[in-house]
Amino acid sequence: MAISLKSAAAGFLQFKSPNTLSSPSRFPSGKTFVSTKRFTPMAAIATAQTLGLSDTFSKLKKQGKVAFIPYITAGDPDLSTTAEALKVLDSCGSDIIELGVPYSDPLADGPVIQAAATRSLAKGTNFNAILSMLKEVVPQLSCPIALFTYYNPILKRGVEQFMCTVKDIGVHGLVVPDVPLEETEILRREALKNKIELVLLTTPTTPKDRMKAIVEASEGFVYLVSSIGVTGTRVSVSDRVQTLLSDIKEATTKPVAVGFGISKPEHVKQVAGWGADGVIVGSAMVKLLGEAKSPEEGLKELESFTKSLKSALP
Ligand SMILES: O=P(O)(O)OC[C@@H](O)[C@@H](O)c1c[nH]c2ccccc12
Repeated sequence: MAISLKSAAAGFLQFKSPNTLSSPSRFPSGKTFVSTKRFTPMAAIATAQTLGLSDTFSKLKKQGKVAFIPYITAGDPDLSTTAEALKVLDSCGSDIIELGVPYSDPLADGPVIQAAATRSLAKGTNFNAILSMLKEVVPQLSCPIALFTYYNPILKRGVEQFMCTVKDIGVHGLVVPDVPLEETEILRREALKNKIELVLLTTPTTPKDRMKAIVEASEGFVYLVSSIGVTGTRVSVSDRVQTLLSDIKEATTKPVAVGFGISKPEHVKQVAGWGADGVIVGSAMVKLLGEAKSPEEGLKELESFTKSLKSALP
């Protein structure tokens, strides 16, 4: 089931899903990550040098560059392919990678990411297996990982423990779309303790005062959702993004990245031209990986698609 992020993100995020908050484990227990080591570890030293999210934006700003931020769902088509995909995305110049934890009620997701989560869970992907995969892969990456997860997997572990665990494996940021601003306090406190940057979202329907409170509290960058509805590719990016960007820029000097419906080189170019500090591309990436004839094909397509988007950016 998908519900519109309109109501949700408007209040970062104004909805509270009773399902989400009360449900027990959504991960079928099962498979663990099996490393295939198809790629040579390039940079075992990378973690020590990997910048966090806001430092990444500062570095890019000095170079006059706009951050390219792909999103993929962990475990689709399987975790070994996710491990390879992270290395491909990193080596093609991604500046931050948003990695989605698959969830059975992905309320803000459209059909492509929903299907990816379903395939991933059907394969037996669970949070511990994602962690083992990341433990091996993160030291080989030069860009930071922002983990995307709905709130339930965090609650299941306990906020404190969740933050310690993800920090220990080298995650730098966190995106949680279904927690209203008013209830982010514990999350923010624990994130801060562990130097995890908690990214908050604002949407076209977020009232200005609320947007200001959201940008004030957001760490790493501000996620501007380009359009109401759920994730998924769209023909064009709404012009309104330009005005929304300038409203946010009036309220903060924090970097702003735009996501939702961005899927083509023309889109990323346009959004960068409007003054965004970063662009986020999810469903288009997820589709290539999840619907390819084979994982190898998917990885190849991911590589050329990433290069085409990256080269459209300054
Ligand atoms: O898939 P799109 O339309 O390119 O949107 C970005 C995106 O996938 C990622 O940031 C995301 C995936 N699921 C979400 C749920 C809410 C907010 C953001 C997201």
